Amino acid sequence: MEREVQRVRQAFLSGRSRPLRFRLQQLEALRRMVQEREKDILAAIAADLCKSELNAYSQEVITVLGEIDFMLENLPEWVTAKPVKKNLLTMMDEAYIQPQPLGVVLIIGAWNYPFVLIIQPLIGAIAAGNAVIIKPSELSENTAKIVAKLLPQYLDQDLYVVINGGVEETTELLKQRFDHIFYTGNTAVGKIVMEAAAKHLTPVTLELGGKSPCYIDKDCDLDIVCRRITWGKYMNCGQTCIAPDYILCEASLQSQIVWKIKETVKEFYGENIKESPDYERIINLRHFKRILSLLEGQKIALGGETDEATRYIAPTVLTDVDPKTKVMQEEIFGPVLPIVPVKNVDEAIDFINEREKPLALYVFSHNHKLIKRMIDETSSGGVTGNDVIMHFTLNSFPFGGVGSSGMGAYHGKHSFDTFSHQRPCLLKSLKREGANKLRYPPNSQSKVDWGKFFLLKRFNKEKLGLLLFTFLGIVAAVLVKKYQAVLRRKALLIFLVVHRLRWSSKQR
Ligand SMILES: NC(=O)c1ccc[n+]([C@@H]2O[C@H](COP(=O)([O-])OP(=O)(O)OC[C@H]3O[C@@H](n4cnc5c(N)ncnc54)[C@H](O)[C@@H]3O)[C@@H](O)[C@H]2O)c1
Ligand SMILES: CC(C)=CCC/C(C)=C/CC/C(C)=C/C=O
Repeated sequence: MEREVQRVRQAFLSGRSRPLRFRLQQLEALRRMVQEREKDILAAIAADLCKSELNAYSQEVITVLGEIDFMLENLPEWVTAKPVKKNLLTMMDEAYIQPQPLGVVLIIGAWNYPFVLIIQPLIGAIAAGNAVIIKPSELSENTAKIVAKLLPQYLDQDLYVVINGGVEETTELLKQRFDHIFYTGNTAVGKIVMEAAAKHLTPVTLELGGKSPCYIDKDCDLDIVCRRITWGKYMNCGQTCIAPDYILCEASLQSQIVWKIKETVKEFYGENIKESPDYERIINLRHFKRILSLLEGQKIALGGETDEATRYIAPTVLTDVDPKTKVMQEEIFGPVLPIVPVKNVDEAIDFINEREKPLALYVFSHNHKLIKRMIDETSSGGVTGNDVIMHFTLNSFPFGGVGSSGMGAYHGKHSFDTFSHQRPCLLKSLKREGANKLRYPPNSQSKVDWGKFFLLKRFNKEKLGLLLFTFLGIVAAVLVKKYQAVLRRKALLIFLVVHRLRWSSKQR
């Protein structure tokens, strides 16, 4: 492992990952890989998650292709050094911020969207000029294998390396020194990753999970609300980090919500859900049993049917859920949707604030002010009002958690920034030593006063304009005084010429 990381570091130190042209070439090669080997990639995802190829394409491949195109379009501007505002002391110098790669980045992926969760951060890391080691989740082994096979066929083999393995390999990998670790997965392992990173003072991005609440106000269109929630909750069989985890609403809304979700489930997946190509399965038996244990003692208002042999759990809704029960103590990460009755929006806000900060928050209402209030008075990684999941699709948004749902963010420019060091560069001249003498010892009151003037004096635009105007006025006055005699002679000459011309035209 150590040798492998060393090999990648040597490749980074060669400097070839840095030029813009190289980064663009690698991103184009990655796009070619996705396009040319689409069938293999979709087949692997399908095998891992019992997912239709159409769903795998729309949930994972589209996101990846969109992200690559966005990077290719914007990277030339992002890599360019940006000049910054200067103070009076640095007025004559060159001051700019130069984004630079961090070095060797480790990307650890999760199994639930096994392709996009490693390739999207990889795109950001390449764009920023880094070398990368990718550790896909061992639970989605088909995708892990295909990525390990394809990447070396398209990308620089020494700079971008896939290492497959389970907990043992990841533990070994985490002992090595990296310049950034980007981890996606559960919060408990997130802590292990952060602890390992701390040994080398390595910065981390942690894309974790949590219980994302969904508040439904009584002033809303329940048909549409339930259709959107059904889509976001049961997509990928509930195994989505930003799926609505539970619903908060007034008790009287529960029966209508259950009825409407039931109707939508029928519309989406048909009478026989098991036969639907759009309904996935639970990743493994451990998670299947974990989710079943969450149903114990609950009022099942919809679904509840299970099949251990195929790890099938029907779209399920629980009503009148007691917040103290197990289903409300951990992230569900399965197709089970508890409804917890609350009296009103105040109680919903308190409920959310009494718990860990979630990765996403959803609020449905016709009342825009209520939505704004919910946003202002709570905290979460991201928010979508009157829909679910959709904030994930906007790559102008930073995607990430807050508090126990994670730290740092990515997507689009945010990925580029995550994998870059924003290096401040100040280039001075070895001349103009006079002004610099102010800061050299021995110190004096007058030097301090000058220092205060240079560093603390704030000039707004009007003041600067006035100053410039006064300065130009003084220069003009000095020039007039100096060239007074010449100017007087020139004026007399002009006067005579003009008069002469007017006189001769009158004569004619
Ligand atoms: N924020 C996001 O973008 C996002 C995306 C997907 C999943 N998630 C969260 O991830 C969780 C589900 O993923 P998961 O954790 O089950 O995925 P997982 O089991 O695939 O684990 C994630 C990664 O951690 C590694 N790992 C596991 N145990 C380890 C250990 N002891 N030491 C070192 N590495 C270890 C695995 O090899 C894997 O690569 C959910 O909580 C979900 O909300 C978050
Ligand atoms: C809008 C469409 C069709 C797809 C969104 C895909 C999606 C939900 C991806 C989730 C990726 C992610 C961060 C998963 C976390 O578990």
